[in-house]
Amino acid sequence: MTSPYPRIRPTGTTPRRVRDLALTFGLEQAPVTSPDTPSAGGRQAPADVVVTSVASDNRAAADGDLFVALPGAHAHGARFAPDAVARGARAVLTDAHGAAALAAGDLPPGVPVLVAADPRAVLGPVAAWVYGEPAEHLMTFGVTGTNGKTTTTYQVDHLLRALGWTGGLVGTVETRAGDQVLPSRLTTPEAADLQAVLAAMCEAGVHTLAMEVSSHSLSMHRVDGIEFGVVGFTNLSQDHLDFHGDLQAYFDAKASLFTPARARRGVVVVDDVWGERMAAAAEVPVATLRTRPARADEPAADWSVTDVAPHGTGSAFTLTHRDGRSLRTSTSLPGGFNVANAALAVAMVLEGGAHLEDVVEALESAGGLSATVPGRMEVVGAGDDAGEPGQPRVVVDFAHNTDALELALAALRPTTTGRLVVVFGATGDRDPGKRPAMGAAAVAGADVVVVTDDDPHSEDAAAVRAAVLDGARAAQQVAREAGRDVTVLEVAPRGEAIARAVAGAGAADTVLVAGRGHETVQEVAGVDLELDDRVEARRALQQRLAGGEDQGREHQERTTTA
Ligand SMILES: CC(=O)N[C@H]1[C@@H](OP(=O)(O)OP(=O)(O)OC[C@H]2O[C@@H](n3ccc(=O)[nH]c3=O)[C@H](O)[C@@H]2O)O[C@H](CO)[C@@H](O)[C@@H]1O[C@H](C)C(=O)N[C@@H](C)C(=O)N[C@H](CCC(=O)O)C(=O)O
Ligand SMILES: Nc1ncnc2c1ncn2[C@@H]1O[C@H](COP(=O)(O)OP(=O)(O)OP(=O)(O)O)[C@@H](O)[C@H]1O
Repeated sequence: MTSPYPRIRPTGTTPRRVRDLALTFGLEQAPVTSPDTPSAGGRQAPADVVVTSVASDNRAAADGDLFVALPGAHAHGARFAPDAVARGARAVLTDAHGAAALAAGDLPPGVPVLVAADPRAVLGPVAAWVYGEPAEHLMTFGVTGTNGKTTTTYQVDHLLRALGWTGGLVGTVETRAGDQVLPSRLTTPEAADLQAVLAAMCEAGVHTLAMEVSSHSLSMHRVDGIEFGVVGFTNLSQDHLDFHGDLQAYFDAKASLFTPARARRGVVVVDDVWGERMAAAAEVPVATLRTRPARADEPAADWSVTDVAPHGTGSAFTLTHRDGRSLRTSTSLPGGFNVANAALAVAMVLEGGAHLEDVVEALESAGGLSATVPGRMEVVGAGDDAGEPGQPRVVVDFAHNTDALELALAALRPTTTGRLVVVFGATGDRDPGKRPAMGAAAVAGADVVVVTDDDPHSEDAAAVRAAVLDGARAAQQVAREAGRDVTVLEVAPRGEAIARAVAGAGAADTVLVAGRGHETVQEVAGVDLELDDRVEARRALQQRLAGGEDQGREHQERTTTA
């Protein structure tokens, strides 16, 4: 990867006339008011200009682009238009402010500037048009919800591949388009990048798309221009309120995925009240899915999960439709929530039109839903194999909100014969309300709580830890009164916290390193530091092995009584 702003793009595209673009989307051409070119005649008529691709960030601009200059919270993209043009952009689309800024003659006269009232709102459809509506050539599956998007998306992709399709994937961890694989910057890319990825998928012979759709992306029009074949909703809990304001607005953003402009049909997990509301609010046909026993006052769901039983590292379960279709399969990932993710994935593929017999056969040959999801309940070993004798089980998970932390701990408790240790922190510059709640959740679910740093971003890391510790210490007191002794430690930096927790754990213990999952960069005071929890955990396990098996337990006992 050489570019600082790498993108997946198609290699061959059809030139589109800017004039046709303007006509199709009803866009005006900005008058030219540069002192050197006082009349519109100074700028080339759009009829002569063609574009083959779209960019909304100058750092990603390339020859033949339409550069879409968006107003943002930090800058107006118009500021970067001259650089985008220097990199090969042939035309600019922006709003009236952007056009006014560019009227000063910053662009060569041959570059047409088109104006839209809200360029973000047209970017998706415009990019889809330029790239030849690639989503229409793919079977598209979109997953939204607070937790479980990445995991469910991987399971959908896994099942589609087991069915013989060539799968493409877009999400928090990575983007996969044929042989091209790129780590992700955003969960759901900006529309210009997304449409380019879809076009590259079509070019690479990809048949299916499994994709995460974040609430930010829905509010910011990133998936406009895509009508998903099937969309899925996992769950909703407090998160991202710094962006959405309140839970209702957060819910409304997610609900907009279940409308005819964005999807043809959906599957909604109705385990919680938000799922029921989503099913009621949906403006497209949805099938409901319940993954826990129904209460007496609840109507039967379309799809139900029953007979959940331990199976290897995960669970086996039966998925049944009210019409009688039924299958039994398994997920290798631990925890009840992973049964929900797996069942949602299977139901989405079935609602997409796959035949039950084919799905049963595919799941049997694939050994169930056994996709490994990077940094999601990922068991890390000192070597290639996880779970060496004499070593604690170390699990790296992306749980970074209260609900996810509670569930991750609950998922690991039944298979932990010793103590459950958790290492985690809260993110700086994000929803401060969840910090004490996460501290309390950790104490409620674990025996040893090691509070450390997540991504402090621009905040004082010690102050973020202090807010988490407030919640943890209050809960510790409550636990003590109830006769449960929980150890609470503060250890920073994060690498040291992981090392201490692993060194201090006994062979029967589980150490959950929560919050950062697959991430490899930690932002501290505006500086990006390399940090991969899986690498730190592996190193700590190797050090334990080198230092002898009993060293950990002794160390933990010393720490615990300190
Ligand atoms: C709130 C939010 O999502 N903001 C995104 C938005 O920022 P913005 O509108 O304020 O844009 P800006 O930074 O002012 O820049 C304005 C325009 O100038 C362009 N620009 C800017 C700088 C430059 O050097 N060159 C350039 O061309 C930008 O690409 C943009 O088009 O557009 C930017 C350009 O794409 C994004 O980087 C930025 O993501 C921010 C940094 C971000 O972190 N977003 C997160 C919260 C997000 O979207 N997360 C969700 C997942 C959440 C979850 O479920 O966990 C996601 O889908 O990733
Ligand atoms: N269905 C679920 N319900 C609750 N928690 C879940 C569920 N699935 C996963 N989790 C927990 O949430 C964490 C994040 O999971 P995952 O990455 O699949 O979700 P996500 O929605 O993609 O998250 P994000 O939007 O933050 O990237 C996991 O590490 C796990 O602890």
